[in-house]
Amino acid sequence: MRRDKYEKELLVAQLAVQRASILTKRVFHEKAKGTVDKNDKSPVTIGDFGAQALIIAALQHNFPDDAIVAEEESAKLREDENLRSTVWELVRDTKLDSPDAEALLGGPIKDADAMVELIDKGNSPGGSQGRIWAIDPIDGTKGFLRGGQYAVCLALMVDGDVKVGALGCPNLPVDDAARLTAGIGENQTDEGHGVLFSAVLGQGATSRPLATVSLDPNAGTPISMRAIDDLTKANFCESVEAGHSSHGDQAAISQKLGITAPSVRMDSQAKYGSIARGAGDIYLRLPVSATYQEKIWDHAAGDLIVREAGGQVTDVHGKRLDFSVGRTLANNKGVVAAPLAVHGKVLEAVQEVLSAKL
Ligand SMILES: Nc1ncnc2c1ncn2[C@@H]1O[C@H](COP(=O)(O)O)[C@@H](O)[C@H]1OP(=O)(O)O
Ligand SMILES: [Mg+2]
Ligand SMILES: [Mg+2]
Ligand SMILES: [Mg+2]
Repeated sequence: MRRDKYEKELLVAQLAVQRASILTKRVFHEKAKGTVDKNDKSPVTIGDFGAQALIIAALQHNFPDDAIVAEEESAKLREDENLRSTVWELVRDTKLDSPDAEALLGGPIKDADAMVELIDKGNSPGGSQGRIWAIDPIDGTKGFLRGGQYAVCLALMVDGDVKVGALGCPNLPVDDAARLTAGIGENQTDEGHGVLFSAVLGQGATSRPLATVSLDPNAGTPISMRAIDDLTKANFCESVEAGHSSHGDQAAISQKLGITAPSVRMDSQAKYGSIARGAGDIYLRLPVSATYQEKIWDHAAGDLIVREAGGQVTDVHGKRLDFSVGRTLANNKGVVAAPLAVHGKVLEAVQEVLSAKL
């Protein structure tokens, strides 16, 4: 597939996500070995900081004038010297296995202080003007900790519109035809797992093995959503965490649509990637709280990848996700993602279920 716009941005995004994923995988395996504390949240903290530092370093090197909205900030790292040195050792030792690719990302970060400063470059308020990157260094922290699905997420917005997206999903099967899966589990190997999804607005979506480093941003295989005319045969996916979306409403919608297969529950934006390649069909995220605002880094890359694969993504009111109003999706409620041809029907069922609750 030829992509002539945003070629460099796409390449940097792909390589930055791949490099950060090497770090998150190392943290996970060290946790499994007991090298980092297994019983608290420290593995995810280490992975979050390390991955965010590596991604921001790559962006700053290539696009020093771009703004960045990233999930994490360094306060905890500044207070805790042990944590800082653990993260720094990992960051220092994490490289792509291609020297050319590594050079393109700017090579190693100078020292631990530079690393901490890089992490705080992700503090842009976002908005509707100019070039803004959105980073979720580990999306699906619960999935990461349980050996399930998680994603390293990066997207570029220009004037509030997502132009480039890259999602690294270390625990999804490489094979686009594989069935939906919840994860590989702590005791299984990485063999056959790890996929990199990417998309450029107007130029389609692709997947490729996360482990394959390429300097050609067009090296992936085009992906598309499954053409589905009979909704009763659809597969839908949702969060594992009942606190993140309403399993009850989602079950009612699925029943209304006549869907017979049970939902597939998985953490993170791996849900967007999975439906984009036709491993599932519908992703429902119905709000559980009237006040929670979704974060832009939880949706930007996935939204573009699904739309470029032939899908539609809206909120429960049928409005497209609006990335132009800051760090959150303040103008939207919930997410409904489905193949373009059936999205309207799915949305109708969503609205029927929601209005029955009023
Ligand atoms: N009340 C909530 N409603 C929706 N999403 C939430 C809520 N609380 C946290 N999240 C976010 O949901 C995302 C994970 O979604 P999923 O469960 O589908 O994998 C995380 O980024 C998480 O944010 P956080 O990083 O602050 O935990
Ligand atoms: Mg997240
Ligand atoms: Mg996160
Ligand atoms: Mg978080």
